[in-house]
Amino acid sequence: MAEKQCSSSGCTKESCEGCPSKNKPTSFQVASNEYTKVKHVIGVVSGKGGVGKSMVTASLANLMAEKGYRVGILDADITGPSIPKMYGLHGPAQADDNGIYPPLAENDIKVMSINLLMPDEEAPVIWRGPVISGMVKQFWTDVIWGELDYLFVDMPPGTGDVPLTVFQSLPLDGIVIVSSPQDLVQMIVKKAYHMAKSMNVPILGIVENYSYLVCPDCGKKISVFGESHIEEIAGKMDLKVLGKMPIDPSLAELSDKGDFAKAENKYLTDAFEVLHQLDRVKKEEA
Ligand SMILES: Nc1ncnc2c1ncn2[C@@H]1O[C@H](COP(=O)(O)OP(=O)(O)OP(=O)(O)O)[C@@H](O)[C@H]1O
Repeated sequence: MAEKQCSSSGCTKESCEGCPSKNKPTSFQVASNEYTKVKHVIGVVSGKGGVGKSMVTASLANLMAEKGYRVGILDADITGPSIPKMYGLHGPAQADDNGIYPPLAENDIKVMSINLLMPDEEAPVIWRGPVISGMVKQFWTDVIWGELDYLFVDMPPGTGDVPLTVFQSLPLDGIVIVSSPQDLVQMIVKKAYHMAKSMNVPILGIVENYSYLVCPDCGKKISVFGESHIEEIAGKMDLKVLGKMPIDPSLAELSDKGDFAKAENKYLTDAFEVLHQLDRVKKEEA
């Protein structure tokens, strides 16, 4: 018997009976802008706010840009955007009938964020969830990303509406979970972990931020937020630890000055292998 063809307009309850696609999950993914060709989309998530997700997103982006890859950052943290400031970028972004052009950071990373579209970057975004989610989708459908090897998505914290939209709408190749060494972390990492698992998105690994502080006088490592349990937690969930970032005042300074393009990535070197591996797998599949 010939297989029935699904159609977005012609399917009826009756015609769906016996159709092999009937029980297949519906994809909510949206199409990218026609001038966008991104090889890998990587989400950077955290179960709670303030763990340094943007810092890790930008550090991963710098790492791959330093290695010669074409990189972009989609700032999906609509109510707390920090990426443009880190790279000293200001709006308004240029646009024409084809779409919106992401400004370039000093190290050629393409960036799109709500702050590059608002007339006043200090004005708060007081929008309801669906409007915010719509904006994030537009960053994919309307922004001309061009040809990129890696697009990092700085997700809003938590597991609410907007992270869900990103998980459903964008073709994520994987996510990186960011955590900090507090006691709460196990529960928080698990939330992000379970969300990714339930959406069938691969977890590339965990980064621990604020891992320690190096005393500028004696060089001793101080565990400001308590001893790290990240290896143990990652082991239990069968995840890779992609790196531990200390509290590094030079990174905070570069970020505050808008000079983050100059930040050298010394801490997330293990992440390179994992991200590079994605590229290798895709090349082999092609
Ligand atoms: N490893 C670090 N060393 C020094 N400063 C850091 C480090 N990580 C983050 N910071 C600083 O801490 C502040 C918060 O970091 P960041 O904006 O990355 O957090 P976030 O998790 O993205 O926040 P939110 O959840 O609100 O989006 C920033 O000022 C950043 O420069």
